Amino acid sequence: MGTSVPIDDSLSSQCFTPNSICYTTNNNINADEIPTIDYSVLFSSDPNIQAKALDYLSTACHNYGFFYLVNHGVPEYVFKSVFKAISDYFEPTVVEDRMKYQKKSSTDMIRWELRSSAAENREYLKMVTHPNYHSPSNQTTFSETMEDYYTRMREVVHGLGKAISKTLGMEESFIEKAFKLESGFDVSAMNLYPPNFKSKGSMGVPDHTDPGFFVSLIQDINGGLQILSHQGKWIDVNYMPSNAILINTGDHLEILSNGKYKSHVHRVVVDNNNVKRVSVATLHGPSLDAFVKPAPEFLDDALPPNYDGATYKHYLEANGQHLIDVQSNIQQFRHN
Ligand SMILES: O=C(O)CCC(=O)C(=O)O
Ligand SMILES: [Fe+2]
Repeated sequence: MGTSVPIDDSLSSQCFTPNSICYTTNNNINADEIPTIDYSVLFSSDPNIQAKALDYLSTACHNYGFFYLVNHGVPEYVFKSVFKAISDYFEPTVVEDRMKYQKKSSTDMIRWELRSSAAENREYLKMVTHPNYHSPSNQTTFSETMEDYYTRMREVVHGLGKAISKTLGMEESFIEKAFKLESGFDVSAMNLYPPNFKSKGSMGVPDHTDPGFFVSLIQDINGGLQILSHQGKWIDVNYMPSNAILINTGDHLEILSNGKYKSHVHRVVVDNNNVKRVSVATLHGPSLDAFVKPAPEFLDDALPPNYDGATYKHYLEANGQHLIDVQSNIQQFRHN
């Protein structure tokens, strides 16, 4: 990361007040910029405004695969409480408490790891947060704070399900039905960079895409996350507006849309042990029993299905992994 850039409050006040229409003035997005989507405008009662907002969302999904979401309804105090709860949880002196969630059984719904190697440098806690919420039983404040955040995020999952369905030219319940979102399988990773035992290299998390509908990411400080654009250029996520949520579309939107909306490679670099960064990356997936395949509406003679269908559970376990690993296996399901 080298430099870390404080979260920029001025960006949000300049551009993202509820009535400012960033998406109309910013249609020629600079290739290095990450598009910003105003969530509230996607549901505007004015059909013209809503159509323009959906148009912009479609560009963001098609040309980028990631965007900042603002005016999403999750209040600022929730973000502050989440970062405090996670920082307290990762308190270095009580690491023994966390170790009991180290990999033990294939049915674990909570997993703690401390990775400190040339390949990966982070401490993380992963929890299955939906359809059933799991959290460490002896951490009441932490568990309640995080549950509040995840419950609010479920509203956003359903909202983006509707909006993104429309951008695909489908009825608004299309994604909801295809992914059985009501029982969608969510796994959240709370990450601390560098880990308390210091990094042993510059890689926080190596290059990867994520499975699922999309990943929502929040962070307490800018700097470290990089996304590979369609043009093959690494973009630094350095100017995330305060209280924004970074949305990164996942493998299953790619499969469902037969490659129209692609999931994007990203990574985290941490070459500076002086800067502490906390992030929460939540993978919002289809239901484990949802069979996801390219929808017929995205197929024709010139565009046959480019992915094999599978249940989400089968997809996640295809490489012998445990569900909570939520690793991408898209190369096994993609034809070319
Ligand atoms: O911490 C971050 O910025 C991203 C983490 C990530 O990509 C993941 O957990 O899948
Ligand atoms: Fe990721």
